[in-house]
Order: sequence, then C-alpha cells, then structure tokens
Amino acid sequence: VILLKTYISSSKSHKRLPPSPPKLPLIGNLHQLGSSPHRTLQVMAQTYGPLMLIHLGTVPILIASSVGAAREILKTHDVTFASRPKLNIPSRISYASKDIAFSPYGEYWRHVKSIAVLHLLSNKRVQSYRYVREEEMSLMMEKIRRDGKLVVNLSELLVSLTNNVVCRVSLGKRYDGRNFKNLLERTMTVLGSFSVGSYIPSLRWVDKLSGLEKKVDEFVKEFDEFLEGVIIEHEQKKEVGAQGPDLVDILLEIQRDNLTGFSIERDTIKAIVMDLFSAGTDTTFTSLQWAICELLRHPQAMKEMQQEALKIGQGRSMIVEDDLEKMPYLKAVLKETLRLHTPNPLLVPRESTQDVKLLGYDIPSGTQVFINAWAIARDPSVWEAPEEFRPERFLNKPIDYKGFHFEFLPFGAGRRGCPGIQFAMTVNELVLANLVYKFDLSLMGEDELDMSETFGITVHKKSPILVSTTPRS
Ligand code: HEM
Repeated sequence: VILLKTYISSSKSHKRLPPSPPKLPLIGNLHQLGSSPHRTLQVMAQTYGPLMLIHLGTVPILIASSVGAAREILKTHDVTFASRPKLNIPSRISYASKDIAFSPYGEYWRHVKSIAVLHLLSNKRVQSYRYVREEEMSLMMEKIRRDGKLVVNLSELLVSLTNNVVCRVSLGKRYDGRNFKNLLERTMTVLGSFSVGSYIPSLRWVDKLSGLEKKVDEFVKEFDEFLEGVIIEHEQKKEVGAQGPDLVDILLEIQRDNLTGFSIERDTIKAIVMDLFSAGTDTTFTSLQWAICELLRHPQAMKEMQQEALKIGQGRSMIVEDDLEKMPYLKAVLKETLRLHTPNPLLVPRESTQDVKLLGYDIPSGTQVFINAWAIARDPSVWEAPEEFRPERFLNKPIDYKGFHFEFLPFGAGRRGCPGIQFAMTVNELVLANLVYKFDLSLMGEDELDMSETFGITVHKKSPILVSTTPRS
C-alpha cells in the first residue's frame, strides 16, 4: 500500500502543469486581480504565457489568453471543457443549476439547451417577435424626441428597452413597475457579488457573516414569487393572445404535451426564464451602450453610419428589420464594439470533466477555465492596431462572432456557446440604426467620454451616457 501511494503521488508530481504566478497561502492570487480581472490577467499572461494556472483562493483556475489556447479548449477538447463549475450564487439563483447557463454538462443540460435552441431562440422564433422590437424601439425614439435638447440619459433608456423586449417576449407583457425594475437590477448585483465561500470553502461562513447569503436568499424568494405569479397567470389564460405565444406559453406547452420526451418540472421553467433575464438583458444593453460611446468618440465612424442609414431609410419614418441586411457598416460597428468591449470578457467559466493534455501541459479533471476573450480580441499578433476602433477591419471579411473564429469570441464557442446571438444582435442592430438615422447626438457636460468599466461577469460603462439630441430632418 505504501509503495502504491508513493507511486501515485510521485506520478502526480510529475504532471506538467501550466506556469503559475507566485501565490499567497489561502487567498492564492485573489489579491492581484483588482477591479478589472481581464486586464490584470492579460498583463500576467505576458509573463506566464497563453495558458497559465492561477489560484483564486484555493481553487486552481486555468486562464487561456491566445487564439491557439482558446481553439484547443473550445474546439479540439470541446466535450472535455463543456461543463460549468458549481458556483455558490449562480447555483442558488438558478434553482440549483436547473437552468441552461450554469447546469453541469450532461443529459439534463442537453435537454434544456435544445429547448432553447429549437423552441425559444431559433431564428424563426426570434423573427416572430419583430413587432415587439419595432414597437419598443419606436417608443424609445419618441421619448428621445420629446426630451429633445434636454439631457437624455441614453443608458437608462437602453436598459428599459432591453428589459421591456425580454419581458414582452418571455412573459407576454411589460412589467415596468418600480418593484420589478428593482428586482432586475438586483439580479445583476447579486450575480456579480463575490462569494468568498466559492473560492475558499473553509471561509464560507464569511458569506453568512457579511450578509451575502441573506441577500441572495431574499432575492431568490422574491423572484420566485414573481415567477410563480407569472406562471399561474399563464396557466389560467383561456387562450394565447392574438400576437402568438410568449416564451412562458411555449415552455408550458412543452411541459404539458411532453414535446421533448423529457419531463419538465416547474423549477426548470422558472430557471430557464431566469436565464433569459440574467443572460439576455445585461449583455445586450451593455453592447449597445459601448457602441454608442465609440461612435461618440469617433465622429467619422458616426458620419459613415448615418450616411448608410440615410441611404437605406430613404426618408421613411424608421429603419425596419428587413433593411438591416443591407447595412454592412452598422454590422461592422457592432462587431468592432464587441471586439473592444467584449461584454463578458472572461466568457462564462467552464470546467473540465476529465484529465486532458493541452498545449503540452497536463490539466486535471475538475479544473475551472476562464477564456480571456477580451485579451485575445486585442492580441497584437492577430489584430492590426488592436487598441483602435476601426469598424472597417470587418468590412468584406468573413470574420464573424458565431464561434468559428477564435480570435473573436464575444459569444463563446462550441456546445456551450451562446444561443441568444440572433435575439441580441437583432435588437442591437435595429436600435443603433434608428438612433443614428433619427438623431444627431452630442455629449453633455463632458469633453471626453469617461470609459471606465464596472466589475462583474458583464462589464458595463461605469457612468451613464448623457447626451443632447437633435432630430435629423
Ligand atoms: C450581446 C449579447 C450577449 C452576449 C455578449 C452573450 C455572451 C454569452 C457568452 C460569452 C456565453 C458563454 C459561452 C461559452 O461558454 O462558450 C453565453 C451563454 C449563454 N447565453 Fe448569451 N450573450 C448575449 C445575449 C444573450 C441573450 C439575448 C440570451 C437569451 C435571451 C442569451 C442566453 C444565453 C444562455 C442561455 C447561455 C448559456 C449556454 C450554455 O451554457 O449552454 N445570451 N452568452
């Protein structure tokens, strides 16, 4: 037995792990991450290489910072890295990981992901909600027109617009009372909170002591009561509205008629709806917000976009979704924004489910992985003048964000890739096209736009965008 133990431990110590920065006992490298972990990790990778192993608390985390490393993880070994770590807060919010985004890889995840891909977020389904997007966009434009020369808080309007679209599409109507707005805001705050217990399990009591656990429990209870009310309302409906079913109607139909050959619990429905809000609203609004900032900072790009919009709009009252395909510059502006301001700079953490060899290193099963998509999208060996905003780089180039080009991964890639691309980008394109078509925007109170970022899974602009607007004739 002793010989066997000695053999096992010596073979373990012969494993070739990726390089690691020096760490402190207990907290590992936590103290080094700072308020912009993607930026810190980019700098660290210059010393330790494109595949490095850091320690957040006692948890080893693999950081991939090059095209090659990302391709190995998301393509060559996609199945091995297709799981998610069990993180304290996301797991509680998602009904013990019964959602799509945080459920571990396996049969259950396959079922819920296929419900999303085939029934909730397919191109056809997204198309069917065109009237919601066009109505909400027109309402926002009308609001801007009314406020006119006064200060317009574009950030606030964009948050409302994306929340309203997701609400109407998934729940069938707008919930714009203060309580609901507050609940949505708390979703992001709670999801972005740092749980000591997730990284230093022996210090889990700190989360209790700091009030974090109580805050999460209260939020979960309140959101659950809200969703329960929504589901009961849907169950009591005699028939679906004239404009067709919303996503809760569809989930209830799948449950009732057992359409997928897999029985769905009520908690699964709630967890999926929670995903639509937590994964769909914040990311969409953030990318729109950064796009507007970049256009405000680059008048030539703004002019180019306005010319394209004028040519397509031809004096009509608005640009409609059919027009968007004919607007390559608009698409290039949004791609360039997602490159420079990847909404989830480290994507969503993955976890390996078996031992694997990666770029010559041994990666043990159960290793958490962050892909630094933000750093890869600014890698000077791949991108020319990577720090500059140049939408032209995407014109007449096949490079897309659908997960086949590993230098550009705002939506991830492989089987865990984002199923909401079409949903998000149609809103983004429609709103941005109409905003520049209908208004000239100028900054209020700032000579130079403050581009500081917040901390969290999704990185926002810290301060709101305040502009004055002039309607274009
Ligand atoms: C600009 C907007 C968006 C961005 C940047 C974004 C980004 C991402 C990223 C990086 C991932 C993880 C991918 C990976 O692990 O490889 C993801 C997953 C996911 N996203 Fe999105 N997303 C956006 C919009 C949406 C929308 C609108 C929805 C739904 C309405 C959505 C639903 C999801 C879901 C359910 C997952 C989990 C997929 C899985 O684990 O299998 N996302 N998204």
